[in-house]
Amino acid sequence: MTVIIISINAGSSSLKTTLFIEEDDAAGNKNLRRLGSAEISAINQPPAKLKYKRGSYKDTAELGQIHDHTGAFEHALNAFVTDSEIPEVSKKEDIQYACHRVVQGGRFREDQLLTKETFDIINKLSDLAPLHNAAAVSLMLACHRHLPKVINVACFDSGFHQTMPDYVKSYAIDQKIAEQKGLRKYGFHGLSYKYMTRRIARHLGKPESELNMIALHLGSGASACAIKNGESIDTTMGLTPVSGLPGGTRTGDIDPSLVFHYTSDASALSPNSTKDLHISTAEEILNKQSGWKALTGTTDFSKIADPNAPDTHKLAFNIFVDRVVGYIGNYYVKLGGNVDALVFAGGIGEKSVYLREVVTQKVSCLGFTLDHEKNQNAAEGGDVVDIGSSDKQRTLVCETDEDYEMAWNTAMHPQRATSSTLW
Ligand SMILES: Nc1ncnc2c1ncn2[C@@H]1O[C@H](COP(=O)(O)OP(=O)(O)O)[C@@H](O)[C@H]1O
Ligand SMILES: CC(=O)OP(=O)(O)O
Ligand SMILES: [Mg+2]
Repeated sequence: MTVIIISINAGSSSLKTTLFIEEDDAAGNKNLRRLGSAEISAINQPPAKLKYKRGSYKDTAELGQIHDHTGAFEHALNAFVTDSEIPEVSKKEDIQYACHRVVQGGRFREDQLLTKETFDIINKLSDLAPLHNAAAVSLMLACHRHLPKVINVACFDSGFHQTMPDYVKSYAIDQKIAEQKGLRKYGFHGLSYKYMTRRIARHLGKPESELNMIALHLGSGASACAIKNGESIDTTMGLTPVSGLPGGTRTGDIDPSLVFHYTSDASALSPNSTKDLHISTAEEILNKQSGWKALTGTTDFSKIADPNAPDTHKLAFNIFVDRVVGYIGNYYVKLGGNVDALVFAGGIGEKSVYLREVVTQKVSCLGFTLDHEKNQNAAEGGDVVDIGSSDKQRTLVCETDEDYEMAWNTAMHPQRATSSTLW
């Protein structure tokens, strides 16, 4: 039987969806082949923009009529179903599984088949992550409406970090209140780190359980992770994705008191709140009105990572490099200096030759190396590329893939044959 999986990856202002088909290779091993993908960005700042890909075919369009994640999902689904070059999916009923990226998964470690009970738990977690989980919840409801027979799987970005020790997960606050309200470090980008761990272990010819690395997922949301024996022992994001490294519109680490000096309305509801989604003015400032956008006026890091950029952009670049190398040093110590690889991933990590050059130069005192030609040509190299000149402590670029990770976990899910509709 043909198995079709759709990966649904809701960002705070974008939606990425990818269709995969499960196949067996010549040796009888399970394989996933990408049939097509649709990425809709700027959902909250119309007109939304579509990038559609199928094999070597690419299309872009402006979608003036789309204002929310549900509308974006309906558009993507319709594009796949009506694309005659994807004959495997000619009607919605051809899709058997939908996997959803859920940023804040609370106590969940492993991916879950979605039932009414798990849906309610994820919905409640929206209080802790209003900017991320609410979109995922709306897309689960959209799947329930448009693909009622599909088996839904929730894939948690926080799950990979459950292995962090208690003293890393805990903040120095009253532990009774912390326990009551779930106030601790969760960490995110876990789907990406899980994917990288598997891919890098294979690349280095090591079992995952022996792999030690410092991984950098540098996208419009950016984080770093210390991975020891294949497991997360620390990461830079915390209770929410705002802490750690700065991002396109996020502050990253700041003195927590700063926001009360920045505005006298910190706890007032932001005008962007809705009946179901409550965002404070403080959350709005820290998550949406800061980062590269506040410093430079653009969230396009290719304009910032440029040696000839204006001074405002240089300040943003230097802030980013400073925080990134600070965490590399921190994690090098936490790994006891036993590091197989420093790995660059995410839109910035994979594409910015200049950022990799400056960061690697600054951490060369820890033994990391860079071959300038390999760094320059990394984009042509495939999904994991060596850009260093040392065999002992490698410098790598990894093309990470959260959508594949979700579909792979769904393909391998032990209970996925169980019939499970939402309700
Ligand atoms: N050539 C480039 N140089 C530097 N940054 C880039 C380049 N191309 C894309 N980026 C940046 O990558 C980021 C998006 O990364 P990505 O991982 O795709 O994002 P998201 O967090 O939305 O999943 C944006 O900040 C974008 O400006
Ligand atoms: C967790 C997170 O910050 O995700 P993204 O980088 O997709 O915004
Ligand atoms: Mg991302």
